[in-house]
Amino acid sequence: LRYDGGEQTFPLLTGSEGDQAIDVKNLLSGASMTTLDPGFGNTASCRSEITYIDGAAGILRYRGYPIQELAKHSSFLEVAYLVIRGELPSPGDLKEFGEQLSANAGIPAEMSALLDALPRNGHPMTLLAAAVNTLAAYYADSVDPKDDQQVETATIRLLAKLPTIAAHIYRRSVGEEPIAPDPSLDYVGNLLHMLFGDGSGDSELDALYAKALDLLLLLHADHELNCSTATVRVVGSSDADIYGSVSAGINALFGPLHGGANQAVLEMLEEIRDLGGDIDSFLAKVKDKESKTRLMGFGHRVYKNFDPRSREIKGLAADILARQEEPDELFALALELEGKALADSYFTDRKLYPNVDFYSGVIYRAMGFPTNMFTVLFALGRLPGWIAHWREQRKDPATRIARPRQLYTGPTERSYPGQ
Ligand SMILES: O=C(O)C[C@@H](O)C(=O)O
Repeated sequence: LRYDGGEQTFPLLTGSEGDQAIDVKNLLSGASMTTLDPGFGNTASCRSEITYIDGAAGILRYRGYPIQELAKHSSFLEVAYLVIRGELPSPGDLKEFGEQLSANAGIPAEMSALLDALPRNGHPMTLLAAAVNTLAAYYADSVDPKDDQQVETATIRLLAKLPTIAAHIYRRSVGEEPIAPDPSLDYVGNLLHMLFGDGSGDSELDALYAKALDLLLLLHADHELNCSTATVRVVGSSDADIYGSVSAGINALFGPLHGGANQAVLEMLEEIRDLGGDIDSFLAKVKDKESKTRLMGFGHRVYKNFDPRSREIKGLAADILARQEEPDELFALALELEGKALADSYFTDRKLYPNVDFYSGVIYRAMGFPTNMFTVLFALGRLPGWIAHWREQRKDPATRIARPRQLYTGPTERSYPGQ
């Protein structure tokens, strides 16, 4: 910490439950103070009641419910309701919520024309962000962040239409006609229908895939102040509308250090396979700083232990891939890579464990998704979290427009040459 009165140390937040925030500003009333904390490693920009993470213990809870329990007993739609509204829905609430989303799943014909006009070989995440931004133009009656009814309408429209927009972009990217939403199907069933049409003909496999996608979306629903959610909050802090704020979140998620990691993991596994599957030399390269080779899908800013989501996804991958005639070579490589990395103190000493992105790609691939759709699926799962944080911030009287400070390190004052 630096303030004009020189160096000083203060007790800061430890992050464990029930800690009191120290109001440093009042403590140093009258002193100007700036903390330099690149990437906000220790700076809390807000209070939140949505998601609790204990990175040391590998704990993740949505509104107090452990992720493992939700993964076992709940559905994506129920968790979306919980994350956004704070409580689990009654069966009646959930039914009504599902009906509202089905009723709003369609997109305007002009928007379809816009999606058709966008470059087909553009990355789906780029097109998704652009499309979501235009929702504010098509639905100008739901952009006022101060109007509760408009916010509610926009919430339903975003949740209902993002799957339709994502499926339209996907089908165009593979040269297929878009498929209209089917209101007789549930949320995930409709998504798979709009993406792939009428299933594989093996109803048991289709049911397994629908269950798998529902669980993957659930596990991605929120993760407190990650980069994309922090972005949604920063943009929303200027009273920007929810569509533009979510569009900004999609752009942040697209980065390979964030949601784009699930695509990067699969490309890493394919690279190892193509190099003969020699994991020992790959890990040796990772440990060689000069090589700049990264073990994608390992390590996390917050978790210094197993990311609880990665355990759930690993189990799901085993269930899904056990159904395949041939063993999945990339899954086998991932299992071996995890085993060897976790048996190597180089990784465990650095508290590098598999995160949410390590196994999700092999499942998406087995389900027939191309790698450039992996992060789109992350976005579909993360949407409830983005919406919940944008709404929570709007209701928090302590909210101020986000304006991080900087420490100026450039040249001191100087005059124009010759002056
Ligand atoms: O939490 C993060 O920072 C990244 C990722 O694990 C996420 O779920 O957003």
